[in-house]
Amino acid sequence: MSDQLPEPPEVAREVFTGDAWSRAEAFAELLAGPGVVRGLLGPREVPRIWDRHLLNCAVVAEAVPAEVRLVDIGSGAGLPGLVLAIVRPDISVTLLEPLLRRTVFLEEAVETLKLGNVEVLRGRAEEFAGRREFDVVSARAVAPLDRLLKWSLPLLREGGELLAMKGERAAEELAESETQLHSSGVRSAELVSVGHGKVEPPATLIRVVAGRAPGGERQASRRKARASRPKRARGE
Ligand SMILES: C[S@@+](CC[C@H](N)C(=O)[O-])C[C@H]1O[C@@H](n2cnc3c(N)ncnc32)[C@H](O)[C@@H]1O
Repeated sequence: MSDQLPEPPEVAREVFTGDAWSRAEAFAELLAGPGVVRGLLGPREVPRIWDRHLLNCAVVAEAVPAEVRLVDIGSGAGLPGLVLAIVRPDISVTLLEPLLRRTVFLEEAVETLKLGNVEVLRGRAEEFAGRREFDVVSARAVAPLDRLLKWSLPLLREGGELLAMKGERAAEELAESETQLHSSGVRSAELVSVGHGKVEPPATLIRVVAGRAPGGERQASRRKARASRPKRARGE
């Protein structure tokens, strides 16, 4: 165990309850140990693992509806997706990450923490457009909102939600993407603040609710994905 890993703050006991507590402790140790050795987390982050990483990600659960299929785009070391799977056993979580060394770490973490509600998927978000469908997309520190929208909307069912963890520039990013939001036919886009009394400052999310894709783009990309599969796989 890393000697730099601090004791969890009191509030962590309120956030990680029941089975989630031992899993959160085990994940903190994985991040501070193999996570740092394998370059998934900078060594200077170790003293901040509880507040900046585990707690900040766990409070996103406040905005996640019950029993959804969630995909965490660019999960890296499992942030926020793996933490959400720990605090919300009712949801099914897909950790989507293109880099092999990161997916290997994620698979090992899922096994060590005995998480039955997590799938690790290797690839880039844009590769799964029209091939997989989810209720919620989460993302932290992956891309600006305009790119996240391009990647997320084709993965979401109509009425599904993108929850993008953003910092101080959240309001500006939202304003800058106004035209794109309008043209992609989303139902709504707003700032949501979560974690009051648990993290300081509270975490800011941009929540975008997907509408029907204009011109049936989502259905078209599904047709394209189907057409590109070999005939035998399509049962023809
Ligand atoms: C800065 S890291 C953030 C990791 C993690 N979300 C966090 O907050 O610690 C960005 C991650 O996005 C992944 N990524 C980059 N482009 C991507 C894409 N097109 N689709 C999915 N993931 C991508 C990278 O491999 C990397 O793991």
